Amino acid sequence: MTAAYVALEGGHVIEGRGRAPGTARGELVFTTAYTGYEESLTDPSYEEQILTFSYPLIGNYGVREERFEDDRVHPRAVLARELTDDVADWLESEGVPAIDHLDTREVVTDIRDGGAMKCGIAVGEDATKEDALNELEACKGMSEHTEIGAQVSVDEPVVRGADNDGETVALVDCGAKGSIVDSLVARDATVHVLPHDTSVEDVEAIDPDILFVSNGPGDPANYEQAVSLVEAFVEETPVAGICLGQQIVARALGGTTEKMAFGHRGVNQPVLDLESDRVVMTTQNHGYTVDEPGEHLEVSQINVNDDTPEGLDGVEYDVLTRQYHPEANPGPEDTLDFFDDVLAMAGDRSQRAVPADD
Ligand SMILES: NC(=O)CC[C@H](N)C(=O)O
Repeated sequence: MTAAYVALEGGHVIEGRGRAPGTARGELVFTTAYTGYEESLTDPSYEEQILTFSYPLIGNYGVREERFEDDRVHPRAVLARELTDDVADWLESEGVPAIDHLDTREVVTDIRDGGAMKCGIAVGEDATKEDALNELEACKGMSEHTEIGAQVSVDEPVVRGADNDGETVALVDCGAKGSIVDSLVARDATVHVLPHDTSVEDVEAIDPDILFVSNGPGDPANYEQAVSLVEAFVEETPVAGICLGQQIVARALGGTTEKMAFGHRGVNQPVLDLESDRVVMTTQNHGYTVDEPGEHLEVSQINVNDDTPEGLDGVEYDVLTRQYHPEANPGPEDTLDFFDDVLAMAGDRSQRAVPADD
């Protein structure tokens, strides 16, 4: 058995079975999702985090690339009660340390009590407790990763759905899941996937029908340029956002965000739509939340468990955002109509527009 150590903030060290070697550090979080490990492990929003699966068996239906949300694994390390060989081999090939045969209930309880915390990992024949503690010592807080957008965003613009004849979407890629882009392209949109720090001029050159801010890792306070884009376009162009995107839109419109104790990560988070009085089940992965939406936004949906904002509507502007993941990869498909509603904002606007030569 390969030695494996997990050093938690405060210095408590847990031992497990090493399944993929290496050392790592990151913010320790958990997901309660019982399916969708391929999607979770390739979700860019897990960058700089160490992911604990609370569901005890991970990997029982294999590993297939068509399920991936990005071209690499994003968590810095993975913890589970039991990992199949398929998943352990995949993580090893990606250079991501993995540990199983540990009491994940203990880890999850520690996170619930202490909040998402710094963590150090050491796995390998010669790995020691001290190696894990050294990683912990070097671990930064999530908000200190000020360049995290650059780690996950495209370097150059990419156009998807170029032959579509629907709406033109400028998607600010702060670490977008592939299925968000796919959901828009499937609805006939042409999607310009743009670097997280794209300039106002570059977006103007595209003349989009919708400005869409993606999900992504880390603290929304570290995405100043994306905030500036929303400020620059919101009066003229409909704006949409998912997860980090909701947080960025709120910050741009005078709202505030805050860090949660341990966040929401799973595929069965209940959300109440305040207008229809209906509850939908949603997929979530976030550790920050909108605190005050500000005077330009109103809360349209809330989390049933803790009342945090799950959807925001513009008061005087065309704005529509979700804190959860409506693209549902993985997860229940209760929320796919979000994409239809976003694209309809562009149609509504063109109907209202006064022809230029009138
Ligand atoms: N999935 C996401 O977009 C996560 C958003 C943000 N990084 C958070 O943790 O709250």
